[in-house]
Amino acid sequence: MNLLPPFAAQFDDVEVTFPRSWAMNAAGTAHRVPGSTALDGITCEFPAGQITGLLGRNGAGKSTMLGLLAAFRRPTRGAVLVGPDGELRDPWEDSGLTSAVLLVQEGGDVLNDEKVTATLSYYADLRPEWDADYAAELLDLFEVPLWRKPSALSRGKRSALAATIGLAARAPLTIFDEVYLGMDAPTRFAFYDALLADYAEHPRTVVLSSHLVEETERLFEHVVLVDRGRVVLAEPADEVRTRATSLTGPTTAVERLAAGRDVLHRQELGPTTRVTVDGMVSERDARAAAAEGVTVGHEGLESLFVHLTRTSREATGARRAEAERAQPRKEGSR
Ligand SMILES: Nc1ncnc2c1ncn2[C@@H]1O[C@H](COP(=O)(O)OP(=O)(O)OP(=O)(O)O)[C@@H](O)[C@H]1O
Repeated sequence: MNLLPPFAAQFDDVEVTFPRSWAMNAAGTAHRVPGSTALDGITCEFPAGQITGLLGRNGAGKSTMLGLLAAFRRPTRGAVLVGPDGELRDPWEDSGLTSAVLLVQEGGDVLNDEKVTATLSYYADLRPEWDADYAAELLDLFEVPLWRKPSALSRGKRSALAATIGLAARAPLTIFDEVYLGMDAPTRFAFYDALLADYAEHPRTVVLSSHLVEETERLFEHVVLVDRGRVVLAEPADEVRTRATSLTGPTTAVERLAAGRDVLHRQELGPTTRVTVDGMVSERDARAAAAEGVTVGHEGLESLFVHLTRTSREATGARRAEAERAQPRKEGSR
């Protein structure tokens, strides 16, 4: 039984800029580091009692957003609000709120030079909803030796320890910032399964940042996609999942159906073509497609993620490749 209800969180036109600063290069000479804008007017919500996937490419602004949720930093402009539904407030220097928020990063916040058991005791004292038996069960599952110091664990085992802390603390707002880094595939999937099972038993709000979209998408009920400091998409996951549609079948029929739509991806296998388009296909079009031997399906989040976050240079490259693919067909059809 959780002591506090799941928290919600909200960003309202949030900007985070980093001022110009000085840094030393390898030769020991000071040089000026230009300022940058990490978040450029972010407005979105993290619904209470749901698992939200915070997706974005490297440098998109995910960690900066998560640092704001945990009150590790303040926005340069705008408002960040956290708390139970209907009672959202600024978490900055509000220990009543921040003690109910847990941000877990790769490697975790651990006592590096004492045995793992010391870190477990630390969290047992700090976190009112800590489940010691569950923590022990998870560490056994992930084969993390309790008598080792975290500093002597492999990268993947350190991540497994961090994931264990995040799960066993059962914080009303639990944030995983790419905590799976370094874990091998079986450990990552064991973590995802444990997260889903424990979340079902102990409802809370979870935000999980990731760029491993394909393998994490099944976890999400809500998705926030950020790109270069801006929100590209913030929607219930079910709606996002049905946005990218695949059309597979005879090339001419597929091309006719895809005409005028935003094509995310194209693959040709002899006389058969498969294209992925952004958007749904109406029932009427799907029936017409079926009559021409075209199968209509839904793509996962990954296609949408790749398409919506592609840089203009990458998009130009993709268009050029597509044009080159189309060229021999045109010549051959003359
Ligand atoms: N302390 C800082 N000083 C200056 N710029 C920073 C600082 N922290 C982050 N940034 C910049 O802010 C932007 C967003 O960084 P952030 O770490 O939030 O991205 P991210 O989406 O978490 O990336 P990744 O997936 O690579 O971890 C990047 O351009 C980064 O260089």
